Amino acid sequence: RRSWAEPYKIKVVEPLKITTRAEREQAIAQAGYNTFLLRSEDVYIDLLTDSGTSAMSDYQWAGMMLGDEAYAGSKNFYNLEASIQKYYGYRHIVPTHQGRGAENILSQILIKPGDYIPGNMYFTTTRLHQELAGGTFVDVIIDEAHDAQSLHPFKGNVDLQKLTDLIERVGAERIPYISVAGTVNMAGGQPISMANLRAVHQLAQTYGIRIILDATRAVENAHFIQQREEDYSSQAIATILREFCSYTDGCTMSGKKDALVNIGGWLALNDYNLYEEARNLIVIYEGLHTYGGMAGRDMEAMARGIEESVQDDHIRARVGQVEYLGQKLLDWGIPIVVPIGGHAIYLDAKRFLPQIPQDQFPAQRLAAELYLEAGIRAMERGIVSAGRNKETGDNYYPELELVRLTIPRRVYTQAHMDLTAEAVEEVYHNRDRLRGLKMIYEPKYLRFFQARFELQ
Ligand SMILES: Cc1ncc(COP(=O)(O)O)c(/C=N/[C@@H](Cc2ccccc2)C(=O)O)c1O
Repeated sequence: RRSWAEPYKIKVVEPLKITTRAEREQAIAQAGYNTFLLRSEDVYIDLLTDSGTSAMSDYQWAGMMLGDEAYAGSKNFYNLEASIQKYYGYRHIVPTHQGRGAENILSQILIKPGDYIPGNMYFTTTRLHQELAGGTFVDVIIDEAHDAQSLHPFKGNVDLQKLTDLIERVGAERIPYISVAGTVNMAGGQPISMANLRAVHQLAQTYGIRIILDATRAVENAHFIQQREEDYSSQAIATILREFCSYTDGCTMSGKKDALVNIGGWLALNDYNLYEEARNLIVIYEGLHTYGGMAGRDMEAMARGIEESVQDDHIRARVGQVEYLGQKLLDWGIPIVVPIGGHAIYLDAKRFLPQIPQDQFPAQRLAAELYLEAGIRAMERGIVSAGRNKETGDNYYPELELVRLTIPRRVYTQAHMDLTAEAVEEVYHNRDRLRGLKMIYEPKYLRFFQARFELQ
């Protein structure tokens, strides 16, 4: 079997600074043991997020020079609209500055106080916008998704019984839409199968309930459908993506992931009346309905990024790099979430640091230690990210206590992956000496972004 190599070559590079351990000890202490509060210049390999951190192509950079910065009616908007309609298949497009812009508008037009929004596992910003609009998120994902060691090939699947039970319990009129994410970030970048989405669509239709897709990483989801569902093994990614979206009534999108841009997003809706409401809110929160918080150049870069993102060799290489890192760690016995996800490797901090109880933030501690070891920045995806129950104020105690090593698209080489694996292995080798943290500052919303900690 011939070795695998990236389907691109590198033309522009950004030199990286390599820090000393002493410098990193000072930096992480000043950052309150929160990797979000580190300065980028103090980070060597930045695996915090795949959001907005991908490398653009020459084709996208050329598009930046074609920015039509007219306030209204920019030609780049119409290029973006056409690209989304072509590749995602939705009828009406409302541009937003990023995913949260779309989540804010969607929640305001569809959710009323007392509503319930079922979804395949929570996502932090999505759930918060649902709650701010007076809704309650209800997790209807299959149980296997909460088990880091389950090898279920589609952990993002909806449990149709859980969904039916909720609808029967609260009534379809209290459910403005079903929120489906493909892939599921908090489960480890886990896909939902086409068969399951089709079944959810059929169930939703019998009750007249809409489905809104979080399409942020839907191209990666299409890759797993192509690899793991036999009916799709010979279909192109672009074809799979179109069918996937056709089972939903609209989508929110953070273009900062699959669509290969540093800023951008959209809300897509097939229903004209909903679109009209969303379009009207855009002029309050995002700017005009033909730019939605983006410059013309950003819209052009995203129109072109969408086209590139659905190319089979691009997405195979992208997910292939994640699999390369994950397989190395599995071979060395490092506890990670399986199956390996689409955009990141998730270290299982519960198995990695069993000596640290969850309320002393094991994943937060592990992310800090990986930075100390090698200047590699990862993200906590455990009890800190799970936040507090909005009614009781108590901490959620999620099954999954994870550290996410998130791989930006077209940025790092295999050598960076090798070094990352070696650093993780080194931390694993010395894991017994690690102790917990205590939270000394807790923000009200999405605390993981700005919380500060001290060593126990
Ligand atoms: C499945 C899914 N849906 C919507 C959004 C919002 O999109 P946007 O507003 O960022 O454009 C995101 C953003 N995910 C980023 C950034 C992030 C966001 C919250 C907490 C930690 C990190 C990440 O996973 O790193 C997402 O993953």
